[in-house]
Amino acid sequence: MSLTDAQVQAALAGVTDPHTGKDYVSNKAVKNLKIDGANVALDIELGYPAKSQHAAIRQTVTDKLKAAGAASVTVNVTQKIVTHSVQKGVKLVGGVKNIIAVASGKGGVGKSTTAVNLALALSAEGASVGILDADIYGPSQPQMLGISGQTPESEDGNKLTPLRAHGLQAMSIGFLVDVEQPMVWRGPMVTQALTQLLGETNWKDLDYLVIDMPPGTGDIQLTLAQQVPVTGAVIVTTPQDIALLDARKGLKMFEKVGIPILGIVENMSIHICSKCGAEEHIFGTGGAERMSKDYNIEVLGDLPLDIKIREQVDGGSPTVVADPDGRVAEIYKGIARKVAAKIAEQAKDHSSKFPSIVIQNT
Ligand SMILES: Nc1ncnc2c1ncn2[C@@H]1O[C@H](COP(=O)(O)OP(=O)(O)OP(=O)(O)O)[C@@H](O)[C@H]1O
Repeated sequence: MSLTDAQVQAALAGVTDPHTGKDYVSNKAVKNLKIDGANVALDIELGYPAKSQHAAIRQTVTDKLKAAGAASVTVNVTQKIVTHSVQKGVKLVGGVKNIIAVASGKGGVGKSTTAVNLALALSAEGASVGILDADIYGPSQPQMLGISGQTPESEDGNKLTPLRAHGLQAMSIGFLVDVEQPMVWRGPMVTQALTQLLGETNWKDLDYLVIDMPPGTGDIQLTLAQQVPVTGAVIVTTPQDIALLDARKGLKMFEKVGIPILGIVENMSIHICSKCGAEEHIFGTGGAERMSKDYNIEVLGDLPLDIKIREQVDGGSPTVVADPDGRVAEIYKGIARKVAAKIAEQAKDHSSKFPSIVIQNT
């Protein structure tokens, strides 16, 4: 039996992408389709990294086409990550396609831990990723990446070369200042130093740059949110934080400057007993869920309060690299795929394609 193009398209229109919720035909993910009698070959091109899911996607598409009558099916899963639009009037950063801001309403909720594991999870899923530690009050990325004490250098005498750690390009305000010295910086100095650090780092071909933002929702955070070209923001909360409404202030801040919120990560939501493995919701349940309903924002994932997360990240080897096949790494990778797929669904950036207008005096 031979298959027609219409039969193949109809079968593929019946396969829903688990991360975008759209089918592969309307998503324009089907590329290089070749039908030879009952033999079908095609590429599924994803707009986000999902290496861990490629085998499952190949299987689902193969099963669907075989059910439609294909004798043999060859599916190749590829990815194409492009630049998406940012707030109006803000210039993009060279070498960086998309910026993800990781923020929190207050300090100590696990924002930096989430930022570094999210960056590593995006990288594990096949993206080229960088991390910028903008947490001026407590730059913790050098320690979390196991590269504290190193100093970035400049190869071209102009821009700084980011340091490398676990496959990430990394830059931190902590590489440039003594973290032991208390920094009493005024707001404008902080934002100027950070925007400079962002623009004067030689980022190389990054699909995503994750920014670990300073905690809170004050003037510094607001100015940063206005000046940095952010594709989308992730808000980290704990169940107590939700009760204190700090996280809601974080949501409002990004809304105000027109940055899309990709979702909420609820950290330390369940306590897992290190002796017996029992799970307990010590701070209650459903807070993030309630907030997501009130604001129509997705809960991207819940991380347990787990001593291993703390030991691994504080020891310079965050969970996604220390225990890449474990349950917690799985949760971070799921969050990373959701974040990237949400970005892929946003409007693409066309600014570089606009012709420049030259006004000539005659
Ligand atoms: N899910 C978790 N389970 C156990 N410990 C955690 C978890 N998440 C973070 N921690 C630990 O909590 C401490 C604070 O985390 P982190 O530095 O990421 O928070 P933060 O919100 O970035 O804080 P700050 O605002 O001070 O920068 C760290 O020691 C970290 O290892």
